[in-house]
Amino acid sequence: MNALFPTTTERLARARADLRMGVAIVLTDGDQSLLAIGAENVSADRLDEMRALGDVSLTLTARRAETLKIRAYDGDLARLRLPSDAGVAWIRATADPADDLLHPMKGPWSELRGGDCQLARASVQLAKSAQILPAMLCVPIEDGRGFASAHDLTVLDGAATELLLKNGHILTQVVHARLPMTVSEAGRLHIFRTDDGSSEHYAVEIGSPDRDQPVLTRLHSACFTGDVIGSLKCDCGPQLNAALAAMGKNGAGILLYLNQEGRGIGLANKMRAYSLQDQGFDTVEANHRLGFEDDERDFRTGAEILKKLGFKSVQLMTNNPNKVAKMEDMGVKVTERVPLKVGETEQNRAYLATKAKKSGHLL
Ligand SMILES: Nc1nc2c(ncn2[C@@H]2O[C@H](COP(=O)(O)OP(=O)(O)OP(=O)(O)O)[C@@H](O)[C@H]2O)c(=O)[nH]1
Ligand SMILES: [Zn+2]
Repeated sequence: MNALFPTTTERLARARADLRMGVAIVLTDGDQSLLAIGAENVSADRLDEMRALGDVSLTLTARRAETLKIRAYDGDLARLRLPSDAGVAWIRATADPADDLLHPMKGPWSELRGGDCQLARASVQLAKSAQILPAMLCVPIEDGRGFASAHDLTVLDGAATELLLKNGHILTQVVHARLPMTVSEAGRLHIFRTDDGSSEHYAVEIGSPDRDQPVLTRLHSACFTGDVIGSLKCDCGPQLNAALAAMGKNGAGILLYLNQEGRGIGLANKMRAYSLQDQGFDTVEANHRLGFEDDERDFRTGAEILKKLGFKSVQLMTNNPNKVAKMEDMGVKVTERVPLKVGETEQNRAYLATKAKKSGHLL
């Protein structure tokens, strides 16, 4: 009967959904356990219940801590004691930089240091994977598994969760079907699903590329604003269309549409970043102020899909040397980098210049 119990990987999917809804989860390593909930969506009632359980702390990334001048004693993390009068508005303002300039948060901060912070770290990694702000309210609890079962909460082993998030997911091809397209009537769409309930990814195959030859390839990260509604803030839409057109003209190619919106932070956080950009921060600074790294994407997914489709080498359409390096690391040979420079506008010139200056994009 044990086979019916969900695995840690499967429970990861539940934990993600819980966190997105503002439901707490339990992380445990056997000896210690933590009840954790997202700072951006904790309700006043749930905050009160957490306070009744013990000393509540707020875990932030070192990136967010830097903006707030909070000392990050745990390397990539900072942990704050929650002041006794702090309510949900204070917690949100600490996690979310939206009003940093309007109402600067100055402390005084009471940083936690020492002790084991592995479970707090796993909670923040889960927040990132749920695409909520990477800021988690945590309170230590006794007997995590018993507590989770009594309160009908999702429980995860801390170390196993970290390992799963680090190793990435396993992809399975679900289906593929013929799809005549404007650029080529010989189109085919392949759908890939992950074992941990994270986003599905797509591969658009044009023609019948020879699996033994380098294939014209584009690794495209989802950009709802640029790909679908014609945003002028980035070059994604024109890049998508130009890549497909080139493949149509060439008679063969593969476009991987990876659902890693906003360089992996999700559309809601990308819009938070856009608000910060309107306050004068560039695309990299905005990510940092939100608590994220510049680029939270996992390019292993792209290489895995190419291998599953039988490709060993690619002519990669990109201006991002990091994508080339990641393909090579994953054993997909890049025989040529094909520049993809289209769609520069008045509104995205500064964005493209920042990517060149800070993220190593080739002009
Ligand atoms: N966080 C964040 N993401 C952004 C911003 N502007 C665009 N994006 C996202 O950036 C990603 C761009 O993807 P790509 O065009 O595949 O990647 P790239 O690194 O620019 O590399 P190439 O286009 O291949 O040269 C998409 O996921 C967009 O949603 C921004 O200001 N902030
Ligand atoms: Zn875009």
